[in-house]
Amino acid sequence: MGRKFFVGGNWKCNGTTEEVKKIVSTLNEAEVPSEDVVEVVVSPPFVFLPLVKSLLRSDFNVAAQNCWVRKGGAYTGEISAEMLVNLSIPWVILGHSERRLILSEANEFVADKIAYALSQGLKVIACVGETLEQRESGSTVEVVAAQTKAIAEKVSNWSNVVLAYEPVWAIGTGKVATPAQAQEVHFELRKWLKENVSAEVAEATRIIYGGSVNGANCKVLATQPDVDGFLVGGASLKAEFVDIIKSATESS
Ligand SMILES: O=C(CO)COP(=O)(O)O
Repeated sequence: MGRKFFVGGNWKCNGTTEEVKKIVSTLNEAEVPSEDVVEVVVSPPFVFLPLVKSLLRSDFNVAAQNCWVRKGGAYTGEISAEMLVNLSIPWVILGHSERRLILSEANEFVADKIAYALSQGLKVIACVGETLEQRESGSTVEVVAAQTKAIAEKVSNWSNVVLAYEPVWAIGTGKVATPAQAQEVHFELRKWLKENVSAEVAEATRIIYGGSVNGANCKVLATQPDVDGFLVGGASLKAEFVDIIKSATESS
């Protein structure tokens, strides 16, 4: 069976209660391909998770944007994986570049978070991606391979992992990777998984693209053979997110 197309909406640190309700009602009214064709997961800030979960249509799911690296306890300001499980939040985004770069989350720390979240039964959207400087110096594949290797050293079961390739230079910049650029890195990531994890994991793991995806550029990106969906930032707060979900039907 092929890999089911996956569209995630990362709302980042945005929204008021009113705005959140409006986005959810737009999603609830949208006509999109069935959940056999596309898996849709939206990721509001922690404080809105219960509200979104209670209002959102049942064929879409929710994700947290982060969680603590170990069991909860005396970690002021953190949210544990156990709490997400307790609230029936099925997914969590880990290793987003905004956390790696602004909050200095290292490869190993991200990998520990991923392993712990999986051990608690959460599904993980694990993010990797290079900076502009790294791309320009020709080290893109080396950087994303090192980020993936750190994960593979701590994770043996990949069935609840979606890998998100998000080049930092494309995030929030309007500079989307070309379909060929995205395909090339996704191909390399899948090859890395095949050579270092297993052929089965490489074949089954969804590798999604993030970075300035919008209603206009999603269709051609979706046709790339190793692009299995998207992680969308800015456009996930707008009605065009529905068009991005619909691009699942372009997938080859
Ligand atoms: O970081 C992203 C999703 O996690 C991408 O953000 P933009 O779609 O706003 O570029």
